Amino acid sequence: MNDKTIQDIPVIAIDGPSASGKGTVAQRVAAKLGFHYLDSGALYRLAALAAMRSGIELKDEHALSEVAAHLNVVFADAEIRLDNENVTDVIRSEECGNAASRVAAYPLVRAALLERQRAFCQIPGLVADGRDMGSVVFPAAILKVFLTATAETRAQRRYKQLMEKGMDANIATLLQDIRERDARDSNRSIAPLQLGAGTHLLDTTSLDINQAVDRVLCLYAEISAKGSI
Ligand SMILES: Nc1ncnc2c1ncn2[C@@H]1O[C@H](COP(=O)(O)OP(=O)(O)O)[C@@H](O)[C@H]1O
Ligand SMILES: Nc1ccn([C@H]2C[C@H](O)[C@@H](COP(=O)(O)OP(=O)(O)O)O2)c(=O)n1
Repeated sequence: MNDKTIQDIPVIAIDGPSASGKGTVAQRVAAKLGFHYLDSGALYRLAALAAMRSGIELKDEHALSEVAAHLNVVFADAEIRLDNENVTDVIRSEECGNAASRVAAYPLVRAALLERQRAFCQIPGLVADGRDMGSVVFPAAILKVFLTATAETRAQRRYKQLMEKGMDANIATLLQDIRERDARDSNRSIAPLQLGAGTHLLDTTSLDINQAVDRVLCLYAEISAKGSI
């Protein structure tokens, strides 16, 4: 262990709405830089899945926060395990995404997951994606990006992604879900998705994945060159 404190470890925060490409871009940026990766949305999806499996109502904030605090989760390379079961694809369903968006609106649930997220901040650095990475979880992040695209583009991307996984999907329903989730995630009273001061807006509507990754890497290189790291 070296003597770097958590404040010295570079964090790149990538926040944005559903299906904007956060996970894809964040993972590739992390791989390029040799950094760790945090998929914070997966934690909310896991909390929602665990609650539904235990028969807990999605409006029971206290019970939900207990579930979130005691999640038995392992992130192992490309696999996510809940209670030793591989749930990597199960948590990607729209049902789970919508339930995650609901449970994520509760302050007790967010508090229960906060330290678990911060624990991912390890040397040599971290790329974290979600809704409040730059605003709440890692406010000292040296680079904050708000990744977005039009709702129609995002619905098409999600449709293609679900089809490739062999999952059922309907583009009109996806677009409606995305709009509802955007509204809920952006208008809630705690840690809403917002474009904060000092955050770089990156609209990927007409960018491909490589272009989006390059933009983030360029922003990071600019900051590094200025000696902020
Ligand atoms: N810039 C882009 N251009 C085209 N497709 C993209 C782009 N970024 C991401 N995608 C695709 O969109 C889908 C959703 O991306 P994902 O990373 O899961 O989004 P999020 O984490 O924001 O929900 C994935 O299939 C991904 O490959
Ligand atoms: N840091 C985070 C991450 C996700 N959430 C909530 C809000 C989102 O609608 C759900 C699911 O997040 P996730 O990033 O997995 O969803 P998408 O892949 O963007 O569709 O969890 C949150 O409130 N805060």
